[in-house]
Amino acid sequence: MFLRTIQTTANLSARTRVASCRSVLRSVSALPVSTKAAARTLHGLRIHRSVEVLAPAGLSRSLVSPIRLMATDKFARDKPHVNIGTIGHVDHGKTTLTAAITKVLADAGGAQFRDYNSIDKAPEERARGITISTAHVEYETQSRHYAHVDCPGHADYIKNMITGAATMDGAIIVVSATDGQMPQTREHLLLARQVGVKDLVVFVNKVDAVDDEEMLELVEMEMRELLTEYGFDGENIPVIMGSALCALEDRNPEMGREKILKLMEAVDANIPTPQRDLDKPFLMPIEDIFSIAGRGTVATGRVERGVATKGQEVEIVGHGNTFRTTLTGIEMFHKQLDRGEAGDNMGALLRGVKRDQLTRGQVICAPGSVKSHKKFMAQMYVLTKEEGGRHTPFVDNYRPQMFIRTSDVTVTLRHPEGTKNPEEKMVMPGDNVTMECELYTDIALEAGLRFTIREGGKTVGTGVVSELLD
Ligand SMILES: Nc1nc2c(ncn2[C@@H]2O[C@H](COP(=O)(O)OP(=O)(O)OP(=O)(O)O)[C@@H](O)[C@H]2O)c(=O)[nH]1
Ligand SMILES: [Mg+2]
Repeated sequence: MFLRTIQTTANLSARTRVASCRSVLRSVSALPVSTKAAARTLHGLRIHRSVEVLAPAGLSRSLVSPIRLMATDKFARDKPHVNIGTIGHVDHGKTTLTAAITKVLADAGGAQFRDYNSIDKAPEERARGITISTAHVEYETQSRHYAHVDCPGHADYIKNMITGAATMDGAIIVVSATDGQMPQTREHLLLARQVGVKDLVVFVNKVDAVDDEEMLELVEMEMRELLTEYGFDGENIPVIMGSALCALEDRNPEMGREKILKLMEAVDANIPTPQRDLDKPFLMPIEDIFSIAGRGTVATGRVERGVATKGQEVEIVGHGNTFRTTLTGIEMFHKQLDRGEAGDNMGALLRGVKRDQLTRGQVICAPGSVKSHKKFMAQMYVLTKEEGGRHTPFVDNYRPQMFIRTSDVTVTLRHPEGTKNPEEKMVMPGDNVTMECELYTDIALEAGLRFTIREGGKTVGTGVVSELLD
């Protein structure tokens, strides 16, 4: 039945496809299914095991392959979703561990086993003009649903973390018991901190290859010290010791399978479920501004987070003009509404505001929830020539355009204070650098916010705000 229902959707409009998927979901779970949830399932963002719908000949793969529906006995739909990933030094076992997790959880019914090669030969993805190769793997524990990223190599980790190609709410840092911490263990930890990944769990891998108990203790001790040095809670972060390979090859369950289960318990318990966008304070970047005769000024944009209600006080922040006013009306699709929420494209009617008081790039937000700044530190990835970036390096006081949310502002980039000979220090295409940024005008900023830098109409870099300076 599923097959037939989905089959008929191939030639229909998106709306009808969603409606049809919804009715299938409802018939499977016997529960009401929202249009949004159906759309998500259709677009493969939420994939559930159990009932698999196979692609019949002639039907577009993109439509069918993500559709795996949930069985009636499971209420998995509403498990909280968390994004995680494996980070750590080359060859320490990140991909083996990723495969092992899917294997162990598959036995418990919470994953589809992904073998090593299917993870390591990840498809190339295009994110903002940058080619990033990452594997997205999916599984669930008793309490949560996870999307897990594993990258094939060090350079991909750097790009992935900086560009936010797959934002992680937390990470598993893998360190081999045979080597202990290595340069990329440190580099990934530093990056994690810079891009705002706060919660970690350590997996000391390859314990099958180490006889010496003291060696393991030493690796753990040094990892705790390193974590503390990089601003993590080194004392309390769980450290699990085991062997991903044993779990994958079904041997020595006491250091294989059991340790993977223990690791996932630690991940469940120590990586908090991220706050949902709806629960955050309201924020909408202004995209466009209109004057409507007899009504006033309307700013339009897509709500980034939170909920706005008609009549509430809001603050307009940035571009040299921060002030408070009242949200007197909310419009969507030419209809009046009482409420706008994260994801909505809405028009905001603002009391007593003149058109020239507003600029694209300002944000409308819950009063006091965000401040505007001009200076900040950023972690940045500079695109290579092949990625469409610059052909030549740049030096201190380089002035490209920075795009953050809907803002487009000139920025001056400098090496941070304390850099030796900053005047001479060049930033090469392909580099990952920490830079001090000074914007021409103030805009609403917060740590973790992503941006791109462009010059002459092409993207030359991408990055994330790591620290606010003024
Ligand atoms: N003895 C032993 N070897 C392991 C274990 N886990 C992984 N390995 C081996 O370590 C090597 C590297 O493993 P990968 O999983 O590819 O490591 P990685 O961290 O993904 O490597 P990159 O993606 O290249 O950074 C492989 O030869 C694995 O078989 C383990 O628990 N014990
Ligand atoms: Mg790997």
